[in-house]
Amino acid sequence: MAASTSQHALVSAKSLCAGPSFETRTSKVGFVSVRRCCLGARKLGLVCASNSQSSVMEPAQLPLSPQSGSTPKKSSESALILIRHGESLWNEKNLFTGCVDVPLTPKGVDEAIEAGKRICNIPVDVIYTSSLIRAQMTAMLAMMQHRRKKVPIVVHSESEQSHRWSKIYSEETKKQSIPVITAWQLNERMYGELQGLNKQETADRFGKEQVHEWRRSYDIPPPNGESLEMCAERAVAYFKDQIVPQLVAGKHVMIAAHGNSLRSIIMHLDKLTSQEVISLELSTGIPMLYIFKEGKFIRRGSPAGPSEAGVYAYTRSLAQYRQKLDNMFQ
Ligand SMILES: O=C(O)[C@H](O)COP(=O)(O)O
Repeated sequence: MAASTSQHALVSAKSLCAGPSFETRTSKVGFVSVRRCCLGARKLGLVCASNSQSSVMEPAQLPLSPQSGSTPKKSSESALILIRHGESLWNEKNLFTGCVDVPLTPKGVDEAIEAGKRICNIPVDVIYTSSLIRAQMTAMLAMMQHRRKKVPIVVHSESEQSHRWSKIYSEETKKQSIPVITAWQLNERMYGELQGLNKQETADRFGKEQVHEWRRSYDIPPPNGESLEMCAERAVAYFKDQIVPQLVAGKHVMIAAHGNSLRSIIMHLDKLTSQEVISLELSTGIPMLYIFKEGKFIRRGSPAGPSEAGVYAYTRSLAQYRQKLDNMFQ
């Protein structure tokens, strides 16, 4: 089932994005998706809310937002990479995690490194992660693999002092940095009184159907927790207010987050219904690429590793970027 639905996703992507370098891949695709998984063309509101983080962005020289006076590159396209964090210590123990801040396992570390190899030829100008360490570890480990070798630097916004104390005084060093912005809005959905409970034991106690409803229904929250709908409200609002302006400005964005915060963003990008999102499952550590062009999101599938035969859904400008890296580093 995974292979066939994934194939569906990529075949759909092909019909939207056919180009000379597109090749469908049926393996290693982390998104076990739904019937209508590739309706990625959606016009987003391009009138962007004011960017409350503009001062926070300054130390690591964040890309300018449209509000700050930069001219959006109208004809350009931007890459948007989504990665669910690698396996965490509580994933391994089959515990409900939610907003509990648990680190990666060694396997999760490997998954993050593997994810990094898969995106090592795709440009990244700014990284967004949740405020949880498993997403941040994933983002950092993945970026260690990037061929451009820019340094990901966490932007600290806790206080005016942390902003001031993390200032970088070299323009050249700033150019070789990638700002990493952490946002609680991208956190995993809060699992309420299930956090820390074993998933299997909870199913044995409350019944499989009840637990499935808590885990996968759209609008039924677990006891004192967030439903997917509630999680989507804050994650998608953040995406529209803070991340879309970067894409509009021509910046390439990576988001490292969680199963449910990413499911809600994908629901928005692919225009999935609340019924369809129920069967959307994301694997840990598998990146998924979208292209943002002319106000639309186009799903391009999951990038292949550099040593794997064949090319994935490169667009012309991504192929040019890869060529530039080849020229720089060979
Ligand atoms: O929070 C958790 O336990 C997991 O990251 C996601 O769990 P789920 O697959 O039950 O939504």
